[in-house]
Amino acid sequence: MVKQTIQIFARVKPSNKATTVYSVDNEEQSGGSLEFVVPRDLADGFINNKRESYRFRFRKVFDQNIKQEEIFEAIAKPVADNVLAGYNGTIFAYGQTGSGKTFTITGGAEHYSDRGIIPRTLSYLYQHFNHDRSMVYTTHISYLEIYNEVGYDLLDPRHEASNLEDLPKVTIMEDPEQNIHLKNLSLQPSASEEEALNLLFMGDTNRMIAETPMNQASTRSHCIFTIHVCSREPGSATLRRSKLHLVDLAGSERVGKSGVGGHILTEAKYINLSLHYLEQVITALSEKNRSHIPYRNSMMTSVLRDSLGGNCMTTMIAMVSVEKRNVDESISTCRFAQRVAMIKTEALLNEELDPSLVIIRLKKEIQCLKDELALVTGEQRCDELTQEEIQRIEDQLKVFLDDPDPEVTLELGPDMRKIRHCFSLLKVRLKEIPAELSKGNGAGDISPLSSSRTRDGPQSPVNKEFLKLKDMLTQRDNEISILVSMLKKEKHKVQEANAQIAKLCSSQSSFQSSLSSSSSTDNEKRIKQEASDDTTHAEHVKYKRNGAQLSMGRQEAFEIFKTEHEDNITLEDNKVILKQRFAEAKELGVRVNQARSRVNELKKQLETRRMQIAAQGVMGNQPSTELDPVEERLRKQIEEEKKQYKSTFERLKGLKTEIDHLQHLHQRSKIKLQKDFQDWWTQEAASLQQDKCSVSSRAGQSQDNSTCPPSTSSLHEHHVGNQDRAQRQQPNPPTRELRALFAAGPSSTSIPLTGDQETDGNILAFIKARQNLLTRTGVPPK
Ligand SMILES: Nc1ncnc2c1ncn2[C@@H]1O[C@H](COP(=O)(O)OP(=O)(O)OP(=O)(O)O)[C@@H](O)[C@H]1O
Repeated sequence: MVKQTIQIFARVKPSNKATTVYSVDNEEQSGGSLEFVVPRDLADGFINNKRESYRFRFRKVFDQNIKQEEIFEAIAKPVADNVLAGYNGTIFAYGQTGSGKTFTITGGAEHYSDRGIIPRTLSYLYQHFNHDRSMVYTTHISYLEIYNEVGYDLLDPRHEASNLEDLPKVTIMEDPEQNIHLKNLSLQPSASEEEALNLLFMGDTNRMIAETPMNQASTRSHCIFTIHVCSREPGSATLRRSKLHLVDLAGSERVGKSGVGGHILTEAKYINLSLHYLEQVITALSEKNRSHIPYRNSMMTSVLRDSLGGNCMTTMIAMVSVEKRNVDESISTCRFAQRVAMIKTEALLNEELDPSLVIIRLKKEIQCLKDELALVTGEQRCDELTQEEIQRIEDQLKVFLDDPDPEVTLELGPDMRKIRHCFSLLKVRLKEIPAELSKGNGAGDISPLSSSRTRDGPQSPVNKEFLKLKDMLTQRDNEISILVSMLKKEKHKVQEANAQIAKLCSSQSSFQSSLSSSSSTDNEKRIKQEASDDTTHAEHVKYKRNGAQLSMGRQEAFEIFKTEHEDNITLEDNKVILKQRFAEAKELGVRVNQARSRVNELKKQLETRRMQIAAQGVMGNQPSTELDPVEERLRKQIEEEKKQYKSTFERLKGLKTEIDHLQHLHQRSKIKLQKDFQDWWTQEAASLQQDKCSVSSRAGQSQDNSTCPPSTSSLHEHHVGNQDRAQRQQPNPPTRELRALFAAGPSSTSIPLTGDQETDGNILAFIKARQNLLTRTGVPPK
């Protein structure tokens, strides 16, 4: 449990009008302070208490020039970190109309850098979700508007078709543990930052459209954007659920000052009433020994009950304006903040067991208790054990017998049928022991039931491992000698080929014509002859140096293999489709952004229009009860653009899912292709190695075990078997070209392959290089 008081911060709104004298001091150890100096003659009415200086303490005060980024880092990031750790968090902005609450919580639409706490927090949280692989996160968003004490779901899709008044009202329900539940408030799943931002945008647009001159919700309503985070370690039954409320309260100014009348006055009363109830709750909470806290008086205090004095880490931002005409409201805001700072909250780690896993555990427990009861009462179960149960008992018994720990126990539960079955298995096992002893196995083993008695026999794991390692050693020796002899043979051939190229370069034209007349097979024969010549160890070293370049041959082989693989067409098709989808997604992205900009532009126009109408009201004209046609047109346009935005966004979302799926398929096909190539390569290598062995052994020139792995079957049979296997397991028939590439190895140069991937890569690179040379010299490859 984390006990702390509500953290209070102050933010001064930038102004280029006449401001009152004020000072900000953040140097103090215990936090910051904000001081207003008000001349006595100005202190009329509200602040006329004969004081000139008003000083308020805050955790930190953000002066006019402070950027949104700094606000996020200092205020929202620590709260978001707590939410990630499983604690509830709330940030609420309080202040008079126009003091910058919405700018701070949601942000300004003009510049990207004006993004407020909500988008920045979403970005921060989703970045964390994407990087933290140790937890599985799920996120939901809700967006509640409280207007005239009635709650509305800003994410309700019916917003499009209905007026605010016709939408289902969000109502409060309380469970026996006094937890608040909100009926008719949707929790929208949000898998990515983009989806969450889209929900924010849709909610804000819905809020704006719902406004009328009678109902300027942005000023007169409270908005609560909530991010619900659920996290769990993979495989764990424990869930952590936490909520982050980001609250933009209605303007806190007094009714008298705003000079409103009629309907608006009623609304202002409501707002003031709910803020009045908020004050009451805060006053009650800040007083010691107050047992009754009047949360239920208003919807807002009921919804924010946990944030105010409950299970939550809460932060308040007092929005102040230092313009002379606003100073009394700003001082009032600061006073309110001082009371808030006295409230203590007790945040708990919100951990719970996953209900589905709890049910499984309880079911098991019930079964166990039933079995125990049956054992005690003698009412034994007489139905047969299932095959699964028998298998489980056998596995358990094996583990029990193999465990060298004498203390180990066998847990069968209270089911008599299992106990009996276990005893009968043990009896069978005991009967086998004399027979095994007479065979002489495990004479020194004192545990009659242990299956490790054969540990020292020829089939023991140690011996098997020893033989395996010995085989591997022999094979490695073979590979080395093959490689050395191959290098010796190839070196001469490369030298000759190089000489030929040089010759070719000097007399290319005459060579071309002479090539057509001379026999290509002559060239081939000569190269074959040259390839059988020996070379020295020094040249081996030289080859090693060129290894990286030559191993390109394997890559080339792969390229050829790929072109004729059965999946290649699918792969190529997928590539084309993916390209198309990316292009479509890009275009849709542009259209989404354009639609969003158009909506924002229209919203701005609507806001300006409303301000004009409000200004007319202030100038003395009675606000008209008729709908303003300009405003009506703008609202309709926003509605249209919003629909278009929504449908484009949905298409983009669908397309992204499709792209993800296609990418996944493409990746799988690529992996399969690589695996097929690898299998095919290994088979070909093994097959060629067998060719070499069979030829060597027939010629009686073989160095016996030093070059060929030992085999009991006849070499011919072995080779045929290999081919059979190759045909059976061949993932994809190799291309003619590749076959030729491999065939060129043993037939033309007698070069063996080892079966080792890297060694064979180098060998085949040689062959490929030679083939390239043949092609360049005009000799058609086989
Ligand atoms: N720190 C700031 N920097 C730049 N502009 C700001 C800042 N704070 C507020 N503004 C601008 O002042 C105007 C009023 O701000 P805003 O709408 O956020 O006030 P509010 O307190 O939410 O008002 P209301 O109670 O009516 O919702 C907006 O045009 C906003 O862009």
